[in-house]
Amino acid sequence: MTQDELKQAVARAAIEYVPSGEIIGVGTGSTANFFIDELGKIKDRVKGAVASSEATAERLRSHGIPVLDLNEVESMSVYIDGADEITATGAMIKGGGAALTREKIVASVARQFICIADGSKLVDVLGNFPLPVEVIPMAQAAVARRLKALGGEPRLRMKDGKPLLTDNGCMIIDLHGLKIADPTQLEAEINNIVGVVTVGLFAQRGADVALLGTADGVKKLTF
Ligand SMILES: O=C(CO)[C@H](O)[C@H](O)COP(=O)(O)O
Repeated sequence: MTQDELKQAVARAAIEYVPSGEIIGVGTGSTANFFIDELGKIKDRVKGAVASSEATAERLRSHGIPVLDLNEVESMSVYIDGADEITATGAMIKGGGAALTREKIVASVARQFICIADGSKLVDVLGNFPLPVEVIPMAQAAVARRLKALGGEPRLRMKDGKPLLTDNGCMIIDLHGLKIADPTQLEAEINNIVGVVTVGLFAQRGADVALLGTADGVKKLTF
């Protein structure tokens, strides 16, 4: 099976977690896009969705799924999103699609985080995938120095020759080459650096369920 077929399989499996008559949170990225396409087929089951990015909002609307402002939503039973890496305890690196801050915000309002990913995302130790950190633009050099002191190699994410700007008008520093021994501790430490908006470590609030696409079918992990 191709990686896209594995992503499609978990996107289909995640439909089981979509409650009737409720609002759900929806993530960003290629796996989340497959999920949105599946959701489109049963769109009348949900009242609407809260999107973790402008791209997701646009795709939801293209399927006729109402997109709600998070400020109008008190709670959600599920948030469904992909990951760049996930461990066997449910800690994740996210933000490959630059949506980490809104993803963390929407996830924080949901009771359950359902992670959907192809099986290659399951790792023993986080950190092969560069760790995204969203930063206030005027602080990017100062934050990069602090991140370098942690042992990795910070690189400003670029797009078309210019620093990439997130939906929040901020920049992303990707921290390369740092093996993450204690994700919860590192999440707190990086979030504490002045100028950091969010680090793409989801450990204090990791996944509750992971649906992982493998050649032998969808594997479910519960944390
Ligand atoms: O965190 C994310 C976006 O910010 C995505 O969930 C993550 O990058 C995985 O993407 P994909 O499903 O395309 O592999």
